[in-house]
Amino acid sequence: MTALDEERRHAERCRAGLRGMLDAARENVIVGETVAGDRYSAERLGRHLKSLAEELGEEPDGPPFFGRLDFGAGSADHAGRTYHIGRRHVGGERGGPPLVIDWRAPVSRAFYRAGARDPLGVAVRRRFGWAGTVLTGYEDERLGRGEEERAGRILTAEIERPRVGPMRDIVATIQPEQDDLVRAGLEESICVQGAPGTGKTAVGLHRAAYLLYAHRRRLRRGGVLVLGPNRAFLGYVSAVLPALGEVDVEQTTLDELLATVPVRAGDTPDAAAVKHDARMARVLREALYGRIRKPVEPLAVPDGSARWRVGEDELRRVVDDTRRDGLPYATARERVRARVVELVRRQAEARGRSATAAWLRGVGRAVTPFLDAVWPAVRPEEVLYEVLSGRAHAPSLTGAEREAIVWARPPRGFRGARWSAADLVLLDELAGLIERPRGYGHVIVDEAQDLSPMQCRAVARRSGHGSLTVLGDLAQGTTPWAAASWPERMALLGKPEARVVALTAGFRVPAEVVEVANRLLGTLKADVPVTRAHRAGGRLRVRAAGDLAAGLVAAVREALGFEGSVGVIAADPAAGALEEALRAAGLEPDERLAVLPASLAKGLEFDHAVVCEPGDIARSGERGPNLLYVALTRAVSRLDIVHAGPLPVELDLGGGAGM
Ligand SMILES: Nc1ncnc2c1ncn2[C@@H]1O[C@H](COP(=O)(O)OP(=O)(O)OP(=O)(O)O)[C@@H](O)[C@H]1O
Repeated sequence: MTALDEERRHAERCRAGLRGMLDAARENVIVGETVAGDRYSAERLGRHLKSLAEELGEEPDGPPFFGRLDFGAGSADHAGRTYHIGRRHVGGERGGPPLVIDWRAPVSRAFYRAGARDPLGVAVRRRFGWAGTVLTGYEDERLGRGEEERAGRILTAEIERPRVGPMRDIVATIQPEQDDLVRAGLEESICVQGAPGTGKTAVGLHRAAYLLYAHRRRLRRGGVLVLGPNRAFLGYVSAVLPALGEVDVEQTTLDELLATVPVRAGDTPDAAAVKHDARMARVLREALYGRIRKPVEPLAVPDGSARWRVGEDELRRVVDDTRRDGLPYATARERVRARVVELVRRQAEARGRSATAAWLRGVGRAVTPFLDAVWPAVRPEEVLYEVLSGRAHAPSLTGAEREAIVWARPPRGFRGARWSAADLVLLDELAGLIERPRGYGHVIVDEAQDLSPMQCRAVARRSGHGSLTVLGDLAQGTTPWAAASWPERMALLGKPEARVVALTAGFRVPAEVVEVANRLLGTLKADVPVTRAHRAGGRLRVRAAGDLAAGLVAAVREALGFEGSVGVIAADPAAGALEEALRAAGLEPDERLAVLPASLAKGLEFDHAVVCEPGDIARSGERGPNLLYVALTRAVSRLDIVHAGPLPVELDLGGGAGM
């Protein structure tokens, strides 16, 4: 029997093992539903077992392993042992050693980190090649003998494979510098700066999976949140975690997370700029705390025939002390109540009254009118209504800034207000001042360069007791408030101490395309390290067309002749008409062909990208050049630039690469 046959037999054993685990999990779901003592535990147990069954059932026939480690005699803990490494653990037969070790287990680390210089006890590292469910071959590196092949055939094939459908996991080929980030401890917040295609998103998602494995108990309580820039992006990446067996991660956009009321209005660019500025935090805080009044009279609490009295000075002290405690507004209101009740209790007890729980509750209720006058209960909408109606003082803003945000015609009351997307961020800030929001154990924020200071604060509120993985690229900042420096953003995100790490090896964009995109870097106002493309062999074409739509149709027809996905990217106002032109030519968008406005291209990738009229994209606002940089860096294999108007000077290739 050849070594490959042996491996195939092992794969069969693993599949049988997986099927056994799946059957047992399903059986347990049924048993769990009938045996649990009460409804609550039945539900919890059922949910747990179902997610286990789902997790195992996700890909029962997929490759059960992708690598193998043979430890040499010199290894301290694993001498002479062999382990297959896969997406999930497969238990051994009859209590024997496991058939597959989870890629996140401590021993699997050597698979990603061992090298010829430091083999970590590994004699041979084997990487398997699969075509669908068939094991087709393997590559060995005899690390013990100093052999090491970083960019072997299997990694190259993985990077160059055509992209159709959603993003896939990269567990088989995680690189050492990526592994370092994936396995960073739960306590550590990190910020990853990386040029397009350096694997930031991949690293973030694998870090989520790793943390859930290594700290499952702690994270089950807090949870893990993944924030992406938009729905299209989430649609592209959201299958990665379930494929890795993690079905319980919340993946959403910040806008959706904050959507407590519907967005029914827009903002002028000036208004949005002010609303997203960090100074709004102060404006809102002052507007909220401006509702607190100084007690101006003593409080009398009736108690049967008696009356207890708390003096004005004492009440003032209570309010002032409570303000200094720095609690959320609503919690502080209750603290004031509790303190006043305590003052009454002391008086009453000094006069021989015994304070029962019911009596204390009664006193607490009697204090409410005083609280309503001095520390009124309030909703976020009421405070923002006051600010946007121009009734708040807002000394931190200039006159022009105040004017930019106040409503031209304020609604009659806060219930009639039409809120904008930026208002939702402000409402969240207020809600966070009033009551602490739900926090997460770990939050992963992708495309974080685009977050405004106020949005950063919304993220910080949810990760105060947890940690953060922040992913982004300063050169791809396309919002008016995009970040200019990571340390400054990390401070706004509440983690000023976070390590900032740069990834510089690109796994998506071929060298020819990177070279052209990098010409824009000089104009992007971003100080970022340059990327090394991991792959060559890409194709770049510039097509000058008399008629843009006709040029696009020709480019797309040709692109569809290749394998893989095709993405057409155009300036936002032009995208709709170009999509129509493609339809009219019989080129209907489907799962292989997508037409997108440049503002939605972020984070996506296509085998073949067609960028239409780059000059229009570059001129679409102050951040146009950044938007063009994003558009030019979506291609995995081929990039076509189609233009009828003049090209931006940086892209004027002087006929060299043109056609
Ligand atoms: N180690 C790896 N092995 C194989 N493929 C990889 C590896 N790292 C990244 N990739 C692939 O490279 C592509 C780009 O990765 P990803 O989308 O995570 O990059 P990014 O840095 O987030 O890009 P962008 O800045 O454009 O959002 C993806 O297809 C990803 O699967």
